[in-house]
Amino acid sequence: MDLLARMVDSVHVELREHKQRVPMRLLVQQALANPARRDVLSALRAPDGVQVIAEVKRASPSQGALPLRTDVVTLAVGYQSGGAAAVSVLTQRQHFCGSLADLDVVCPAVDVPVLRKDFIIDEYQLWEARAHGAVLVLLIVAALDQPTLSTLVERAHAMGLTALVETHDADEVDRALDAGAQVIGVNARDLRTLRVSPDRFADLAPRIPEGVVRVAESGVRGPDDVRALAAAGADAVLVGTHVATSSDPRNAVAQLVAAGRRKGDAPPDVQADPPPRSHRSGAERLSW
Ligand SMILES: O=C(O)c1ccccc1NCC(=O)[C@H](O)[C@H](O)COP(=O)(O)O
Repeated sequence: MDLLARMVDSVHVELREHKQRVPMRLLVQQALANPARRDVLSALRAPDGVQVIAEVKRASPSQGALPLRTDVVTLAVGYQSGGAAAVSVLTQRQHFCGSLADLDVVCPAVDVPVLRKDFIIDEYQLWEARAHGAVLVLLIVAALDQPTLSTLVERAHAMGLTALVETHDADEVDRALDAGAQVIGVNARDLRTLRVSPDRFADLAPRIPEGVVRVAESGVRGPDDVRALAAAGADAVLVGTHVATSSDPRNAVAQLVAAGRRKGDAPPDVQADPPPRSHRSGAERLSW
């Protein structure tokens, strides 16, 4: 069994536990109490340049436990202060040491949209994402057959979530488009071998039509990588290890944002970290 199949297997186990703990009916009630955010697309395709989706990542199959220098809320707030357009939170337990508890603390602390990054194989997990405050969800083409992929894209959009549909080759890009994806990620990392191919986005981007948001995922190690991906047509980049392990995550994000800025636009305004959103008054809260 390859790594991807093993990761999906462990998700089946977690899913069974979650379904036993919180029945679907209750979960849907919790999810509907959370307003869904609908204009995520414009946040990911802003005219000022390549947008940065910065990831809260505790561990990975390729690197084991990552040496984070701070707690996940401070990390996410730092990403936002550095100019991240969205925050990604890995919630898979066995291979990434993540959890829905991370979503629970990160979502109220930031104003930008939050992505639930997991191996989503069942509509239940979409409701979970919304119930725990995420507005974006990851759907990995390689982990889903075509009818399931199409159904999950349709269900995600119907419940007010935006699906980031992840691909790694030309066939998967075509499958993502057939399934109705509005946001397509090209992951430079092969989830079966863990090999990272830096040119993967440039190779596949021409296959993704103009109206679809193009996200380059994985392997970004600094501003030069963002400049190369900008030149290849990325609307956004998803960056984990580089920012999560930085001694100054806010500045690491700010440098990536600056590298992705279109010529003629002002440099990013890097501010001091605001208090987590849950600690701010109602009037100070924005409306994600
Ligand atoms: O990160 C891994 O080793 C990994 C292995 C197998 C499946 C998924 C994996 N990571 C999930 C991600 O998609 C990345 O966390 C994300 O794209 C950021 O990647 P990076 O900037 O290279 O940390």
